[in-house]
Amino acid sequence: MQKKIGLYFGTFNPVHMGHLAIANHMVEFSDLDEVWMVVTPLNPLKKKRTLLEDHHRLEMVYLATEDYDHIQPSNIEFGLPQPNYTVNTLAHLEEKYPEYNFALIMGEDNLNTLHKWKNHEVILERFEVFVYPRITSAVLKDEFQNHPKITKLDAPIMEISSTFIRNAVKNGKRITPLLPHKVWEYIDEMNFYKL
Ligand SMILES: Nc1ncnc2c1ncn2[C@@H]1O[C@H](COP(=O)(O)OP(=O)(O)OP(=O)(O)O)[C@@H](O)[C@H]1O
Ligand SMILES: O=C(O)c1ccc[n+]([C@@H]2O[C@H](COP(=O)([O-])O)[C@@H](O)[C@H]2O)c1
Repeated sequence: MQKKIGLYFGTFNPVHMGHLAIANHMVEFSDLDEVWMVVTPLNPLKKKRTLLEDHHRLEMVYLATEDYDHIQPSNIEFGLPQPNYTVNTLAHLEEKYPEYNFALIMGEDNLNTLHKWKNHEVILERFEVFVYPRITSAVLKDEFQNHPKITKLDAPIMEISSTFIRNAVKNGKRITPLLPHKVWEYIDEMNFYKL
């Protein structure tokens, strides 16, 4: 049987316990064999402001996942044109790994903006999408309600965000439980997000 890989795309600026809990939940409670956390250099809908360099964000994902055999960091988008359109990355991955079957993982906030993604209809035609619950006030577009390719997970909600972490670090707060320990140490040693 083909190995099934869950692609968890993100800016991960920085990766936090919410991300790790989601990746782990997917490995433990779905039919995915592995989760790849794909570090995106530039989300087409986000500004580059406050963005740490790609290799630092990748290093933090590496530090966060090194004790988890079925969760891998991926830098596949580093060599692709920016901004990073997911549909292009998926085509590249399918060509590079014809032996794997890919699915997508995203938080509910991203599902609410999926209609703005390049060729999102093509993505939904070809790939299963697992959506992790998140508190959001947005109303889901009709086209995504009860969509056969979208599975909403019944999983614990964790309202941690990278934005909250960056602001907390800037304000001198010790928020160690919100980050994998080695990620906290890396941020602290490198003086990230302090200015
Ligand atoms: N606490 C969370 N619960 C559910 N999904 C989440 C959570 N945090 C992030 N995600 C999802 O993880 C993916 C990567 O998220 P991202 O790197 O943008 O993190 P973030 O914490 O939302 O960052 P930022 O605050 O900088 O926007 C997205 O699909 C996002 O929806
Ligand atoms: O392909 C698109 O048009 C598109 C539009 C918005 C976001 N994405 C991708 O969604 C992923 C999650 O982004 P983020 O910044 O919320 O972590 C990231 O890989 C982005 O490149 C992709």
